[in-house]
Amino acid sequence: QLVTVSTWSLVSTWSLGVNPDIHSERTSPSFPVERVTNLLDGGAELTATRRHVESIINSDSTFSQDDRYFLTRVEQYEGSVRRAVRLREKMKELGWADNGTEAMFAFRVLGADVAFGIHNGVFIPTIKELGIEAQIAKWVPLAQDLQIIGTYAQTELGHGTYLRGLETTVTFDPSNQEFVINMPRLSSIKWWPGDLGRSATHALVLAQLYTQGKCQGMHAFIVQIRSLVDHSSLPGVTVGDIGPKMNFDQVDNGFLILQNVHIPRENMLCRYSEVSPDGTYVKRGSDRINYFSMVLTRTRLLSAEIIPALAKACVIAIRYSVVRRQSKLKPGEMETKILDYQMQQQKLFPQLATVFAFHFMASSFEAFCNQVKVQIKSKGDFSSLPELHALSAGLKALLSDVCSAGVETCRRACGGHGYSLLSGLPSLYTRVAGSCTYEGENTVMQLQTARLIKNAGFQLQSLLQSGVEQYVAWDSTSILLAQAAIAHCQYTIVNNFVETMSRLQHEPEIQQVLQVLCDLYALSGILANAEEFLHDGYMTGHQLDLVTASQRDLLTCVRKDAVSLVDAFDYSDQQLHSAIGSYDGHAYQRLFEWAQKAPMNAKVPFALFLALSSCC
Ligand SMILES: CCCCCCC/C=C/C(=O)SCCNC(=O)CCNC(=O)[C@H](O)C(C)(C)COP(=O)(O)OP(=O)(O)OC[C@H]1O[C@@H](n2cnc3c(N)ncnc32)[C@H](O)[C@@H]1OP(=O)(O)O
Ligand SMILES: Cc1cc2nc3c(=O)[nH]c(=O)nc-3n(C[C@H](O)[C@H](O)[C@H](O)COP(=O)(O)OP(=O)(O)OC[C@H]3O[C@@H](n4cnc5c(N)ncnc54)[C@H](O)[C@@H]3O)c2cc1C
Repeated sequence: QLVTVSTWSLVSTWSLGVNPDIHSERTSPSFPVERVTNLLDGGAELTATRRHVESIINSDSTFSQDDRYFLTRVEQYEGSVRRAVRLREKMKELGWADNGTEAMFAFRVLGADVAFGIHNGVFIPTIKELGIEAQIAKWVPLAQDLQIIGTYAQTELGHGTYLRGLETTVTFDPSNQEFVINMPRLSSIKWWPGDLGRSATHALVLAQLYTQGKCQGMHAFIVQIRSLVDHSSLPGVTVGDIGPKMNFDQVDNGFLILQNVHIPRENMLCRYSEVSPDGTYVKRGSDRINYFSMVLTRTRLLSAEIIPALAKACVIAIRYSVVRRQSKLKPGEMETKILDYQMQQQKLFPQLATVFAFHFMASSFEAFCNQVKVQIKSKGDFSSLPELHALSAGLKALLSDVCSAGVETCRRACGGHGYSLLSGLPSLYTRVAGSCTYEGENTVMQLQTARLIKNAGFQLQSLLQSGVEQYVAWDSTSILLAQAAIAHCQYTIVNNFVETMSRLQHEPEIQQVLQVLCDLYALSGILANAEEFLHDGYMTGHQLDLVTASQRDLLTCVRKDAVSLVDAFDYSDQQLHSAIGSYDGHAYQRLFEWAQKAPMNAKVPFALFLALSSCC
C-alpha cells in the first residue's frame, strides 16, 4: 500500500513560543547583547536605522522568499527583478537617497536576492570613479532610476585574470569622432558579466584602446547593447545567458559579442585619460587607475557579501547546536546538546571569533579605502594606490578563502540537516565560494600582495643573482610569495583586532567578552599555521602546547555566551532563510513544515498512483 504521510495537525511554530533549549541559553548573558549589536552597526542610531529599513522590507510581500528553495531558475531571476523594481519604488516613496544610509542597509539586507547587483555595485560606482562630471551627470541618474541597466564587461572567454591579454579592441576613428569595437575571435567574447544575459541595456566594456595605430592598454567604454524601446539587441550585438552555475541562479551572468559596433568619443570614461578629437592619447595620473574599480569592488564585497556569509552560518550552526541533542556525555543523563561537546566548540567558536576579527578589519580597511579615494579624486595623489591595491587584493583573497571554508565547517557541524537546502547552509557555501574567484582569482590576488615581503624577496633575489630570468624567478618563488602574503594579511587582522579592543576600555563588559574572541582568533591562527612558527624557531613545541591548552580554556569561556554572541548579529529569520537556525529554535517543526512545500509532495499524479498500485 502507498504509505500516506500521516500529517499531524501541525501547530504553527509561532504558537509554540521559544524552544526551551535555546531559551535557557539567553537567560543570563555576561554582556549587554544590544551594545555589541550597536558596536557592529557603528552605533545605536545606525542600529535603529537598520532595523527600521528591515521592518519596511520584511513587511512587504514582494520581498518575501518563503518558497525560495522550490523555484526554477527563471522564477528566481524574475523574482529578483520584481524585488529590484519594488526596492527602487520604495526608495523613491520614502526619499532614501542612493548614497544614503537607508539605501546602504536595504541593499545589504537584500544582497544578491535583488537583481542588478553589478548595475548598482559596479557599473554605477565605476562611472562615478572613472568618469568626468559631465559623464556622471548624464549616466548615473538614468542608471539610478533604472531607465538603463548596466553591466561591467571585462572578463572574456579566454581571459579573466590577465588583463593585458584582453582581446576586445576599441579603435578611434578621427574622421567621424567615433570608436569602433570588435572582438577578433571566439576567446574575445565577453563571458560572465552579471546582469548581462537578460537585463542590461548598456555595458561598461573594458577593452584595449587603439588610437593613431598604438595600443594604450585597457580602458572603459559605455556601450548601448539593447534597445530602450523593445529591449532587442542592437545591430552588431549578440547577447545571452551563460547557463547554470554553482549558485547565483537568480543572476543572469551573460555573454556579449560586439562586431563593428560604433560609439561616440564621449563614451570613453575619461577622468584620468582621454582621446583628443585628432586622436592624441592624453593620460592623467596613474596608468593603473583603470584597475581602480576592482579595488573598490573587492573592498565593498568584504562586508557586503563575504563576511555576512560566515556570520549567518555561525548563527545557524550555533543556534541549531543548542536545540540538537545527540548521544550522552554522561550515562544516565538526558541526551547532550551537541554544543556541549568540545569538538563542536572547536569547530564553531574559532569561526565565530573570525567573524568579529574580519568585521573590525573590514571596517578599518573601508575607512582607509575612502581616504585614498579622496586623495586621488580631490588631490590627484596616487601615492597610496599601490598599498591599497596590495592590501585589498590580499584581504579579499584571505577573507573569501577563510569564510568559504568556515561556512563549510559550520554546514558539516550540523550533520544531515546541514546537507538539506532548507538549512540555508549549502547555498551560503556555494554563494560565498564564488568570491574566491570573482573580482580576482585568489592565488593571483595573493601574488599581488606578495610584492611586499622579505623572505620571498631574499629567495627571489638569490635566483635573480644566479642569472635566472625575472619571470622564472618570480614563478618559482610564487608558493612562498603567496604564503607570505597570507601571513602579512593575518598579522594585519590580528593587530587591528587588538587595537579595536584597546579602544573599548569605556565598555568593560563588551570588551571582556570580545577580548576572549580576540585571543581565540589569534591562538587559533597560530595553531592553524603551527609549522610556520616551529620552522622559523619562533615557538617551541612546549609553547605550542600552552597555546593548545589556552585555546581549550577559551572555548569553555565562549560556550556560555555563544547564542547571545550570534544573536548580536541581529539577523532576522527572513534574512537567514534557515529551517534550523531560526530565533525560536523550532528546527524540527520548520524542517517538516517547509518540506511540505516541495513539489515532490504535491498530490501524487493519478497515473503514477495506478501504476504503483498495479505492481503491488
Ligand atoms: C552581491 C553580488 C556578489 C557577486 C559580485 C561579483 C562581481 C564580480 C565582478 C568581476 O569579477 S569583474 C572582473 C574582475 N577581474 C579581476 O579582478 C581581474 C584580476 N586580475 C588582475 O587584477 C590582473 O591579474 C592584474 C593584477 C591587474 C595583473 O596586472 P598585469 O597583468 O598588468 O601585471 P602585473 O605586473 O601583475 O600588474 C601591473 C602593475 O599594476 C599594478 N596593479 C595591478 N592591479 C592593480 C589594481 N587593481 N589597482 C592598482 N594597481 C594595480 C600591479 O601592482 C603592478 O604594479 P607594479 O608592481 O608594476 O608597480
Ligand atoms: C560568480 C561570478 C561572477 C562574475 N562576475 C563578473 C562580472 O560581473 N564581470 C566580469 O568582467 N567578470 C566577472 N566574473 C569573472 C571573474 O572576474 C573571473 O572569473 C576571475 O577574474 C578569474 O579569472 P579567470 O576565470 O580567467 O581564471 P584564471 O586566471 O584562468 O584561473 C584559473 C587558474 O589559473 C591560475 N592562474 C592564473 N594566473 C596565474 C598567475 N599569474 N600565477 C599563478 N596562477 C595563475 C589561477 O590561480 C587559477 O588557479 C565573474 C565570475 C564569477 C565566478
